[in-house]
Amino acid sequence: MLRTENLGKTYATGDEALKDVSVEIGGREVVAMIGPSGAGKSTFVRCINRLTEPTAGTVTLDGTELTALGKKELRNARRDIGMVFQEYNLVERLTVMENVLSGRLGYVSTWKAFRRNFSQKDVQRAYDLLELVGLDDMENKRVDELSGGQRQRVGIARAVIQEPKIILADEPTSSLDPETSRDVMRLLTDIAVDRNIPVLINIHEVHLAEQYADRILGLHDGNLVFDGRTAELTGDAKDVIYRDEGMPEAPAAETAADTASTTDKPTDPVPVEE
Ligand SMILES: Nc1ncnc2c1ncn2[C@@H]1O[C@H](COP(=O)(O)OP(=O)(O)OP(=O)(O)O)[C@@H](O)[C@H]1O
Repeated sequence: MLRTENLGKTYATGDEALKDVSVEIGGREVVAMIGPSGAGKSTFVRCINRLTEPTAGTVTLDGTELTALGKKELRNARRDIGMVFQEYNLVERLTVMENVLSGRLGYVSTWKAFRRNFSQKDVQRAYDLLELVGLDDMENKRVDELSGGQRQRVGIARAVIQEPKIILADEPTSSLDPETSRDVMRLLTDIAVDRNIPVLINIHEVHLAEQYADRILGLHDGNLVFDGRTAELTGDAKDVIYRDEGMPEAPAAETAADTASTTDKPTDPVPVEE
C-alpha cells in the first residue's frame, strides 16, 4: 500500500507544484493521474521515490516511510518501486537483455554487476519477462535498434524484474503513436493483475485513462481535485480538473473500431520513428 499524506513540493524557484496531496493506492488497481500541463503530475510521481525531494508531507510504502530514509536506505527502498519513463531511460548501446537485467542491479553485488554476472535465475526471469512483453527472440538486439514501443516494453520488463511493490509510470505513452500507446497501457494493466501490484500512471491522454484505469486522480494547479472510480469521471468532474485549461483532445483515429480490441492480447508494436 502506497500512502501519501499532505505531500507538497515547492521548487527553489518558488513554484508550488504540489499542495497537500493525500492518497492511498493499493491492491492491484490501475490508477491514472490526469490534469492539465503543469498541474504537478510528474512532480507527484517523482516525489514518491524522491527523484524529486518533497518539501512537505510524507510518503509511506508498505509501512516504510520513504520520506524519513537516509540515502543508503532510500537506495534499498527504491528496489520496491518500478519506474517506467516517458523517454524510456534505457542504456542505448546495451542489448535488450542487458537493459532488462539492469533492473536487478540493486540485488547483485557491485562486483558481480561489474562483470555482468547475473544468476541463472535472473536470466531466466528476464527471458520470461521478454516473452510477457512480446519481445521474445530480441534479447541480443541493441536497444538503439528498437522502435519506441519496443523500447517502452524493455522499460516495463526492467521495472517488473525488480519485483516491485508498485509500478510508477511517468507519461509512458507520450512518445508513442495511438495504437502503440494502447498496447503499452494494456500491458501495464495486465501486469497489475498478473503481479498483483498497483500501477500508477501519469498520463496526458484522458481517453486512455478512461479506457484502462480503475481509478482516476485529477490534479489542478498542484491540488488533488478528483479521486474516484473511472466511471465517476463525469463531464463536470473533467471541467473541475481542466477548468481554464481545456482538455486534450482524443486523436481523430480513436474510433469505436479502434477501441474494440482492448481485451485482446498485445500485438506487435508499430515501429515508431524517433
Ligand atoms: N525542476 C523544476 N524547477 C522549478 N519548477 C518546476 C520544476 N519542475 C516542474 N516545475 C514546475 O512545477 C509545476 C508542475 O510541473 P510538473 O512537470 O509536475 O507538471 P505536469 O502536470 O507533469 O505537466 P506536464 O503534463 O506538462 O508534464 C509547473 O509549474 C512547472 O513549471
